[in-house]
Amino acid sequence: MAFARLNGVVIHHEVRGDPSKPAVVFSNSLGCDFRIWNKVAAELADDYRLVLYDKRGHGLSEAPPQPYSMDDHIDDLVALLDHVGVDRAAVIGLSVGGMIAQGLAIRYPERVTALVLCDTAHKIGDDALWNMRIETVNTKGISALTDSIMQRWFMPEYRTPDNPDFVGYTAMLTRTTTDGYAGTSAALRDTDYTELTRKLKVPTLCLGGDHDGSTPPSLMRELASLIEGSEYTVIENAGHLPCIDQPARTASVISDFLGRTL
Ligand SMILES: O=C(O)CC1=CCC(=O)O1
Repeated sequence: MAFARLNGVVIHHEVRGDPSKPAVVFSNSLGCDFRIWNKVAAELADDYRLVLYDKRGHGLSEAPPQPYSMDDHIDDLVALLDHVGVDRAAVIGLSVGGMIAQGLAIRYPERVTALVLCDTAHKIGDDALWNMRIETVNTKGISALTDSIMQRWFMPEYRTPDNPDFVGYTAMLTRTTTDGYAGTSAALRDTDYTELTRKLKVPTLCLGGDHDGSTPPSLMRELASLIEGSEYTVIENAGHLPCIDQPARTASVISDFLGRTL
């Protein structure tokens, strides 16, 4: 656990594993912090140097006033890689984290060895969707959105109060700052990587849950079709966060790809 002020914002991060091994950095989804990766990271820790972090407004990182841009999130990640002394890394990004990963590879191709794009897209949602979320979280709080978000994140059998994990991950979402949630929603609203992602020339694995209610398989397939030579794997019995509901399978698919690629 470490903190650094980067671009004027204190960013919570952690570096694990052997510094001589290839670097892998994880970027998280909206309303989540880096603990979503803990089970997957444990499976990769022997083979890679792992960098995990909470993006601005999330987890233990500071929350500057909204709105944020996707470039703000990318600049934070570049500053973090500089801070921990990583020149080049494979980037594993989930949802908005997958857009941060695409943006990093677009702006700094020399710093990205591979992409793992999980439950994400080149464009997620539209202005109306994100403006509704920004307005709701600013006027009523994140709790007004929680049920609908959970329906997109998790399958029905997972979403029961008897499931301690479900209760815990709900708390992760509801404890996200208003500025972090609304600020990052503005970044999502304002980003469309369709044309820029087409130009990527980096080994890429796309993966996503078969029951993902936010970035469904049809959208993931569209993303994969934009990136020349990319692979696409569907994680069965998983929602929007396969690193949580199918961690072993997710880690195995990622480990196989990184082992062949790095
Ligand atoms: O909240 C959702 O619908 C899921 C999501 C979209 C972008 C992101 O990072 O998470």
